[in-house]
Amino acid sequence: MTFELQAQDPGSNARAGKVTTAHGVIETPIFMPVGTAATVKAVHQRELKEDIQAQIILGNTYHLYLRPGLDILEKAGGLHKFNGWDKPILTDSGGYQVFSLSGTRKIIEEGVKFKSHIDGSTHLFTPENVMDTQRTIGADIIMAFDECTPYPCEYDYAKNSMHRTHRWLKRCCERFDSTEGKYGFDQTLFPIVQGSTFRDLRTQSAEYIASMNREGNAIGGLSVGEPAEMMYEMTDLVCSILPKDKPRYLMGVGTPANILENIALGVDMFDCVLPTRNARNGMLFTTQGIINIRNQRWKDDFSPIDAELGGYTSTFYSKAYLRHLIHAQEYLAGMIASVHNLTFYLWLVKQAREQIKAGTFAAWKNVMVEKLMTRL
Ligand SMILES: CNc1nc2cc(C(N)=O)ccc2[nH]1
Repeated sequence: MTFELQAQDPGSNARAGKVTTAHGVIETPIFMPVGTAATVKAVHQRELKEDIQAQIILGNTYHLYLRPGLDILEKAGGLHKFNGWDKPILTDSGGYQVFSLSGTRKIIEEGVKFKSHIDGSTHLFTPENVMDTQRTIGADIIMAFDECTPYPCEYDYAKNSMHRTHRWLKRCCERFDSTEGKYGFDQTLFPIVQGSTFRDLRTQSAEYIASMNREGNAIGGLSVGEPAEMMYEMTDLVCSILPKDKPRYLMGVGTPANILENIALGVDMFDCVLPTRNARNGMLFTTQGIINIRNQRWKDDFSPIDAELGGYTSTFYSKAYLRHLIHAQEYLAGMIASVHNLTFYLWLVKQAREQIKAGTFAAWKNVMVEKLMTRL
């Protein structure tokens, strides 16, 4: 995997770049739709590629390991073959899901013991076996095994957890660097900066992660309930330490405003379930602001969902029709709203990239953030 820095905004730390992987090129800043269990929920691969113009999607190691399981994924020739997505894929390591999904879990030096949220069976994730698992899934970019500390978090817990995450990272690198991809293409491992909301720990973690000299770096432990200002302060600090010539991935972020603010701080890659999860309950992000389509006011508004955004789904269907589908709990509701929201997210980061290349991002961002927060 390579990263080419293509432009830097004169009025901020925003940059435009190009990540090249075995399954194709990613133009940054980029938003990565979350494809949890081998699918971006309710969205066809064709829609992802042609309508949404997604360039890379996520898979979750925790979910894929439990279902369909590694034997099926290996027999299929990896996740790309299994779900038919032939562009880049990034998988997280499962650490976050174990903490957020599994009822019971126990952290030990070896790794994390947990019970499946599906059938209650007991499992142990270790740095070594999640590397092997991600080798089998076959994602182009795989994430180190880490602990995403909760918010708020005691200083001593955050410190001890960070040091354990650093020890786990060393084990991930040793395992990853001594194994090969299973399907004939290269994969790359990103380490993850932790340290919760403590400046000294974040500095220590960013310096350690940078010293590993991997092909890209991730910022974890944020978007876990901390105030946005705290997220921005930690991201700003970490981006000032991580090398400029490597892509920076801020995990689990975020709202459109969060994304633009973090692009200004120097982040290149984002993922979040917000566009698809909120779509299913009728919250639409549009070029004019935020719409809760369930609201009475859209009952007889036959204008397109978002005429400015373009694309089949956002212009062919009306607000009134989508409101009806949502209230009727029709499958098509989630499908239309998900494609629309993802089209908006990819449109937004593409606009940001163009503004950065034109050198006008900083001023544009401030206007856009205001507009995006408007509730219609
Ligand atoms: C939705 N927020 C979020 N924060 C995250 C942090 C991590 C992490 N590994 O620290 C992973 C996924 C995350 N998702």
